[in-house]
Order: sequence, then C-alpha cells, then structure tokens
Amino acid sequence: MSEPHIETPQEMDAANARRVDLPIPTGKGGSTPAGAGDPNVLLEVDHVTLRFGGVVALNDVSFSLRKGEIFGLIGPNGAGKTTCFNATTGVYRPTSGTIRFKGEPLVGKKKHEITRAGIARTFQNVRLFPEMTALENVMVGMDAHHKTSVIGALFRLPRHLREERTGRERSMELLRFVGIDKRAGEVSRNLSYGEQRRLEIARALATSPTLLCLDEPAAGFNPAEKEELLQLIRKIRDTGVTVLLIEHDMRLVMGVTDRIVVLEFGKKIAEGTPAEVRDNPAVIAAYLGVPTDAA
Ligand SMILES: Nc1ncnc2c1ncn2[C@@H]1O[C@H](COP(=O)(O)OP(=O)(O)OP(=O)(O)O)[C@@H](O)[C@H]1O
Repeated sequence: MSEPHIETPQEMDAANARRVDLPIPTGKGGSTPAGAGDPNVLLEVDHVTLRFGGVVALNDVSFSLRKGEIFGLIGPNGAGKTTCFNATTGVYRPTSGTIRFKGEPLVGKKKHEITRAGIARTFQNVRLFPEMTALENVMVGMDAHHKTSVIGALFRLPRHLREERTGRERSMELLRFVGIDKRAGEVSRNLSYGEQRRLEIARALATSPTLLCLDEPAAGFNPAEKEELLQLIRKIRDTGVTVLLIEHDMRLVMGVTDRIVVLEFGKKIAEGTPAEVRDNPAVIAAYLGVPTDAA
C-alpha cells in the first residue's frame, strides 16, 4: 500500500541520528523546549499557559517533539493532558506562550489549516459518522486535501472523479493498514468498538498527517487489543509519522513511547525516556498522591 505519510530516507535518518545524539531533556516547568529552532523538531510547546477562568489548566509548560518519535503525555486525572492536546490541535488558544509546528506558530490558525499543515487527531470518545460505511468515513478524512470545488463535485467533472477514485483506493489501503479492510462496506455503527477505534485512526491518517495525536486510544480495550494497538502505533511511526499519545494505560505508554512528559496540576513535573520517568520520585508521588519527599 502507499503508506499514510512517508518521509524521505534522508529525513528518517536525520531523525534517527538526532534521537541518538541529543541529550535527553529532563527537568521541570517552563525551560525553553529542547531543540527550539532545530529542523528535526516537529512540534514545540513553548511556555504555554492556559486558563479557564480561575483554573490554570496548563502552567508554563514547555516540551518538544522530534520527527519520527512516539511521544507520551501522561499525568493523573485533571493534570492538563487533554487541554495540552486541544491546544496542539487548535481547539484551544493558549492564554500565553507559543506552539510551533514545523517552525510555524499554530496559535491563531483555524482547525482546517492545522489539518492541512499536517496534524491529525483522534478523540477520547469515538466520533464517527455512524450511518456511513467504514470506507466512507475514511474518504471524508481524505477530503481535507481534495482540490475540486463544489461545482466540480456537483457536475462530476473529470478532476473530481479522478480524485474520488484515488481517494477510494487510498482509503481502502488505509483500512487494510489498520486491519479492518474486510469491514469496508459495513456502516460504522455496526462495527465492534475495537474496529471503530481503528477506523478513527484510519480516518485521521487519511489527512496524510506528519503528526498524529491519539487521545486515550486504548480506553476500553482488553489486553490483547492493547497489544495489537501497540503494534499498530509502531507501524504508524515506522511510516514516518510522529505520534503524540495520551494514555492512562502505563504498560502501553511505557512499552511504546520513546519519550514522555508528565503533567501534574497543569505543570510539567518530569520529562525523559520511559525508564527515567518511571523511576522519577516526583512522578511516583504524583501517581500515588503522596508528597515528593515521602515517596
Ligand atoms: N473547558 C473547560 N472549562 C473549565 N475548566 C476546564 C475545561 N477543560 C478542562 N478544565 C479543567 O482544567 C484542568 C485540566 O483538565 P484536563 O481535562 O486537561 O486534564 P486531563 O489530564 O486530560 O484529565 P483526564 O485524565 O481526567 O482526562 C482540570 O482542572 C479541568 O477541570
């Protein structure tokens, strides 16, 4: 199949070389994100604060994602993960601070502009078109990049027909990629929960993202499904797509991510490899709900 997004081998090599060469950024709060201005950095969250009235959901948070990595965003309930995710995907505007994607500020961009720039997401709760088939749901995602006008679609002009045909073929390839191509013609409400979650990922991939943001993709999965999801996330990364993952299942997060940022009460309390984060006393304390010095 043609993969969701393929970077050149040179780009992948550069990303891999960086992964080895760069010191792992650790530490707290709003230090300048590692790799600011670096071409191998895909997304930079730079001193972002986001308030909802009196609630400080994000408090001077900084971190950066490198091209080609799987990056985890974790923290106890209410830590600010979803808020951070929503700011990254253009749903929320930070109160202060900047988010840059491929070096360009995201703040102020409309959602469709963010999609076109190369960011796609899935949601905590499945959000499909229930009466459309699995294939049609993916084709809707594909429309983000189509160039024909409404007139072209209405009059079935050749360019529109061509785009529809390639869109259909690519959507089938994506269904195959996530492992549900046999269900292509089924209306999505008839798919199992696990199939629906895969379909959401296929639809997000249909926009040919550079960055795929997955919001609790394993919620409601049994251990076997979680293992399959882990394989799928790796497969997506192997096509060159960078992955940002919010997930409560620690086994999955620790098993699949290259690096992790931990939030607590809107603040970044740790950043590093899964092993570094797992052994960090502040993280242990945050999850167990005890003061750092008592952990
Ligand atoms: N739209 C909103 N209006 C007001 N407060 C909000 C809003 N969204 C989130 N908050 C608050 O911001 C804080 C961070 O919430 P957020 O949902 O980002 O945390 P989370 O880490 O994703 O939590 P969970 O793991 O439970 O989903 C919480 O105190 C929450 O109550």
